[in-house]
Amino acid sequence: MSPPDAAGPADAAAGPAQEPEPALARGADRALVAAARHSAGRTAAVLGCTLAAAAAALAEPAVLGRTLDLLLRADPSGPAWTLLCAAVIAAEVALDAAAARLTGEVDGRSTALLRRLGLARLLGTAPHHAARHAPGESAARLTAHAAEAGKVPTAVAHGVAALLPPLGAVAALFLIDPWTALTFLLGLPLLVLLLRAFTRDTLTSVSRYQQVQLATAGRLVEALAGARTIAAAGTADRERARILARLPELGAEGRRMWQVYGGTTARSSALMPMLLYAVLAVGGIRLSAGAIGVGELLAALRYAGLAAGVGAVTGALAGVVRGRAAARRTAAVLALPPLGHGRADLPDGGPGTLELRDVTVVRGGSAVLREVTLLIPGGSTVAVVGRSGAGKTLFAAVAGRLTDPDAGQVLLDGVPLRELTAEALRREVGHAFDRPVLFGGTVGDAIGFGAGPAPGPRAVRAAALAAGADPFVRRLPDGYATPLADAPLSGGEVQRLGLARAFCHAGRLLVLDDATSSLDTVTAREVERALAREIRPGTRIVVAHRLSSAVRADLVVWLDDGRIRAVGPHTELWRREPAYRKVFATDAATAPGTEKDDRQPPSRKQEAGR
Ligand SMILES: Nc1ncnc2c1ncn2[C@@H]1O[C@H](COP(=O)(O)OP(=O)(O)OP(=O)(O)O)[C@@H](O)[C@H]1O
Repeated sequence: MSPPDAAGPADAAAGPAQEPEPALARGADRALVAAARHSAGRTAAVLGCTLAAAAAALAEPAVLGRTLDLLLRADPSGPAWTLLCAAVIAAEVALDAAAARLTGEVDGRSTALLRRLGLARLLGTAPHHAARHAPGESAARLTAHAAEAGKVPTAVAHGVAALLPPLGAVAALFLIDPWTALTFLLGLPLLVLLLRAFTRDTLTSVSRYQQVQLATAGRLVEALAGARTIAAAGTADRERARILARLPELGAEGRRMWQVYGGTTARSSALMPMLLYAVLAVGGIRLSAGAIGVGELLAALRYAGLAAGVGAVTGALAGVVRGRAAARRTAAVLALPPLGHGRADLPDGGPGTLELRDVTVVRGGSAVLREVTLLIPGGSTVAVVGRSGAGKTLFAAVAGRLTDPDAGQVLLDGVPLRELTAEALRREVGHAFDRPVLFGGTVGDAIGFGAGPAPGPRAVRAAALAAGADPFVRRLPDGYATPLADAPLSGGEVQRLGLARAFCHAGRLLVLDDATSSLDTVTAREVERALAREIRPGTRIVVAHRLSSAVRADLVVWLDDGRIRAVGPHTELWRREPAYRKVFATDAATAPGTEKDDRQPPSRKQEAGR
C-alpha cells in the first residue's frame, strides 16, 4: 500500500494565513454565545443553583451569628434558629452539588456543539481552505481547545455567582457595623489590582501555551504522515528533535501560568489575614463599646472572609480567560469560508456540457489559473495536459467544484455550479484522484462510499470490474466483505478502488485527476476502454501525464503557466506545436498514437489541499 506521504518543509505554525486577531476574538465570542444559547435553560439552571448556593453562603454567617447571640442569651427561639442554621448549611451543600452536576452536563453539551460546528465547517469548506491548518492543529483545535472553550458558559455563571458573596458580604458588613465595612473597603483596591494583574498575565501566558501546543501537534501529525520519508532519509532523530523543539517553551509557559496563579493566591493569602485582623480589631473595639454583640462580631469576621474570597473569583476568572483563549483557536476553524450551495438542479438528460468563463484562481497571493475560457461539449473526453505546476489539478478542482474560482464562472449544462444544490452537484459530478483515501468498513463499502442511497452489490461489482479492481478484490480473504483494515493493498490497487468509487457514482461529469498514474499501461488502457463502454455516458475530464490519454481524448486542453496555451485534437497539436511535444518529453521517441510505455514519472498528489 502506498499511503500519502506528506512530510514536507511546511511548518504548521509558520505557514498558513491566519485570521486577524480581532476577527478571531469576535468569532470566538459568537461561538461562545451560540454554545451558551444551545444550553440556555441548563446554563440558567447552573447560574440559578450557584447564585442560590452563594445566597445560602451569604445568609449563613448572619444566621449563625444570630443563633449564637440567641443561645448566649438563652432565648427560647434559639433551638428554632439552630434548625434554620442546619437548613441553610444543608441547602448550600445540596445546591453546590446540583450546580456541579449541571456544570458537567452543560460543559459537555457546549463542547459537543463547538466540535460539531467546527467539524461541519472543516469538511464543508474548499479543501485548500481546510489545508490552512495542519491536520494535527485542526485536531487540537476541535478536541482540547473546544473542550476548554466549552466550559466558558458555566465559568461565566460561576464567575457571576462568585461575585455575589463578596458584594453581599460588604453590604452585610455595613448592616452589622459600618466601621468594620469601611475597614475592609480600605484594603479593597489592593484586591482589585491583584485581580487585574492576574487576568492580564494569565491571558498572555495561556495564549502562548496554546500556540506552542498547536504547533507541536501540527509537527507531530506532519511527521506521522511523512513517516516513510523520514525513515528513508534516516532523519528520525532530527525529526524527533524538531517535534519536541518547543517543549521547553511549553514547560516555561506552563510554569509561568502556575506562577501567576500561585503568586495571586500567595498575595491574596497574605492580604486576606491582614484584612481579617483589621476587621477583627475594629470589631473588637466596637464590641467593647457595646455597639455590636459577640454573634455580630463572629458574623462580621465571616463576612470579611467571604468578601475577601478572591480565590473563588480568580478560579472562575481563570476558567473564562483560558476558555476564551481556547475559543479563539476553535474559532479559526469556524472562520473557514463554507463552500455554499444553491437551490438549482440540472436540466434532465443534459449531456454534461461544461463551460468555463474567464476563470481565475488565486493561490498564495498570485493567479495560478488565469482567465480560462473554454467550452467542453457534453459527452466528450478531454485530456488536460501541461508541465508540472501548469495548473491541471486546479483546473480539475474548479471543473468539479472542489473549489470555487476567485473570478469567473463554471457552468454545467448552462447552470452555474455554485447555484446547484449539494445533492445535484455530487449526484452528477464525480472525482477520482491520484491517491484516493478509502472510507468505509469493508472494501465493498469503500467502493459504494458516497452521498445518496448506498449502491447494491451488483453496482459495486460492476464498478470494480470497470476499474480493474474486481480480480484482486476477489482474491482477498472475504472478497468485497473484507474489512479495509485487513486488506493489504498496493498503491495501484488503492487507486483502482478510488476509480471504482467514482465509477459507482458516475454522473454526467467525471473528473479523473491523475487517477491512473499508478497503473501499468495495459491496465490503464483497459480502464479507459471500460470507462468509455461500461460507465454511464457523460463528459470526462482526464488530467494526464500519459501520452496515450491525450491520444485517445476527443480534445486536448494544453495548460501552460496557468493559461490555456491551445485546445484541439492531439494529432493536430502534436503536428503543429513543437512545445506541445516537449510536454511529453520522455515519450519523445513515441510517435503520436503509438502504445509504448508512455508513463511519465507520476506526480504524487493528495486528495485535498489544492
Ligand atoms: N494551495 C496552494 N497555495 C499556493 N500555491 C498553490 C496552491 N495550490 C496550487 N498552487 C500552485 O498552483 C500551481 C498549479 O498547481 P497544480 O497542482 O494545479 O499544478 P499541476 O499542473 O497539477 O502540477 P503537477 O502536474 O505537478 O501535478 C503550482 O505552481 C502550485 O504550486
